[in-house]
Amino acid sequence: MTQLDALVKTCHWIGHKGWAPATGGNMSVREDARWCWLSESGRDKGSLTRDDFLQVEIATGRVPSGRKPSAETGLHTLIYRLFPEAHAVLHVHTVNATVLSRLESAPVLRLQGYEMQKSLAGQQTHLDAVDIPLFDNDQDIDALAQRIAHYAEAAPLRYGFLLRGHGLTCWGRDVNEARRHLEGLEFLFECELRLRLLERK
Ligand SMILES: CSCCC(=O)C(=O)COP(=O)(O)O
Ligand SMILES: [Zn+2]
Repeated sequence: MTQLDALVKTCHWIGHKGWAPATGGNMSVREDARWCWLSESGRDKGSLTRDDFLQVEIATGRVPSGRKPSAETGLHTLIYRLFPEAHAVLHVHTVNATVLSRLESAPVLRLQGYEMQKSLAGQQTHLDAVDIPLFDNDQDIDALAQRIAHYAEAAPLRYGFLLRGHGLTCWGRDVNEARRHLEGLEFLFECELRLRLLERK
């Protein structure tokens, strides 16, 4: 199965989970150092086919087909530029990511004490802390991408980031790893959210 076929399957799975409601979310795979394939803007991401992915130049955002790729193209291409090892990017609008990102006012969401942290590449123990950066949402994607790039110059950016009141963007070395990171992070967000609600006085 090609990476694009694996991505299409993953999009259907995301749709089934209810993680891309009402055309929310966008997904991509890297083709090579120069190109990636990105979901077309405004589509129902749970029922995408191969034809709904547009070739986009990573350095420039140029789209040879002339069709309109995701409104968040600039975030996907930023990830491919920052991380040459990243080969798949998944952006979802889950309820847990949306609510938790509004509850947490700190610049990072710290995950610690969960066995499921080991779903994230390289994590060996629940004792370590995994920091997922949080960025304020912005309709200006170029400005948002600049803020994320600036953050990444000074602090580690691994697995993914949250956009406040918006959702999660995560990636991996291939579609399978990006999907595992998505499922793992989403599980961890739900645990964290439930814990915070239970601990509220
Ligand atoms: C109702 S979805 C709002 C836009 C968004 O955040 C998103 O993820 C989908 O945008 P796209 O252009 O990729 O369809
Ligand atoms: Zn979005």
